[in-house]
Amino acid sequence: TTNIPPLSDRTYTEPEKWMRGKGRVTIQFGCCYNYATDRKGNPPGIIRTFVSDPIPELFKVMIKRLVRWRILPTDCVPDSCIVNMYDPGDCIPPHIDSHDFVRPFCTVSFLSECDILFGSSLKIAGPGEFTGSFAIPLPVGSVLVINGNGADVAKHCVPAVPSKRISITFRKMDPAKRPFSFKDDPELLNITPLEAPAAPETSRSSDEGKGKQLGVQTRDPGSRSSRSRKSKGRTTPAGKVGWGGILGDQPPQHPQSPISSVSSDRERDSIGRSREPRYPPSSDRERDSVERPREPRYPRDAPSHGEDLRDRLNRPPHERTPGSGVFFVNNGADSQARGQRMEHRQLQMINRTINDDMDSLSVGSHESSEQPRVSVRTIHNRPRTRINLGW
Ligand SMILES: O=C(O)CCC(=O)C(=O)O
Ligand SMILES: [Fe+2]
Repeated sequence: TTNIPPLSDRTYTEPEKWMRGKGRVTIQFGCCYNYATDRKGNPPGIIRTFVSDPIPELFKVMIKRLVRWRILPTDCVPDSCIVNMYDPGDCIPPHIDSHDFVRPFCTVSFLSECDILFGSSLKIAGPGEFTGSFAIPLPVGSVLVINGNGADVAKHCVPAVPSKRISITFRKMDPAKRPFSFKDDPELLNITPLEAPAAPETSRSSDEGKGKQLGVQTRDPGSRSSRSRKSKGRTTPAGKVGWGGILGDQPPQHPQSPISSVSSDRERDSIGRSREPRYPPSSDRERDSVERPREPRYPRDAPSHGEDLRDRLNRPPHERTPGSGVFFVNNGADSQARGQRMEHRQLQMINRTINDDMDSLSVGSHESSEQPRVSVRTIHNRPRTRINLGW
């Protein structure tokens, strides 16, 4: 019924699933990547002799949005992507993304929420199960930006997922590693970031920007806090794709995904402590520490949640109440102006976050600890959570 052409042979891979925790279906656009030397003798990395299918139109829309909204910088415009399709029980084992791809890069999550683990010494604890220093929830529709230590020092993995999940990882190839026949897509050249309006008043704390950490941000570009909608207590059905976010054109037409970070005081307290991944007990735990986050910069945006975040996060993602910690979006499809205001508001936050993060890419500390840290934030700019990686 459609005119979708078949995918070329290497673009689509479906590993043999002989046991839980083995593999996931992947579709690669822009380039194909070898995790190990293949049968034809191609070394690990981008296969330079292979012409893969081009990035589909819809994904290009997402890429443009990632750059326009300053989620990715203009020198990291993705020219490749990998779609990971996880069936229940599928996982991605601990890895550091290849340096054939430049940093930062990002992953957008769909269908169901799961956790991603970050740590310098993630260990295999069983089929599809890993222990790690820190788990970061990936709500549906969220964007996880990986950079700095989060990209190069910490490994990451997605333990066996409880329910079907799809992620799209957008990455720019190192120009020296691109396939020989690769040609830039003119549509992805010269994407102009939206101009950021002046930042609102902020309770920026004194240590802001001094700490040298970073690497990971989760954002939910589809979420807008809307008091009226929130107060109606509507919920987002679990598993609903957040089309309104990075995919949406204007304010999304339906409730959006949960935010992965903190908002209320109570929640701030709760995330200010190390959260043990729900996956098997971590031997790294004792060595981990998480700083108490700063005051939120945008207290007026702080939404209220009906559920303690600690409670929420202590449950496996599939058991988390979908209606808790959910932000609702403007439903007014009629209101173009409102849409623009929202985009501007979003942009203020994104821009702020990006700028801060650009200041703090390298290993270091602002306390006695010498451990590199990963930082986590959401679009709502609630406090960055700093996580010592624990080694
Ligand atoms: O599925 C995810 O969220 C992570 C994917 C990932 O790590 C990768 O594609 O390198
Ligand atoms: Fe990865």
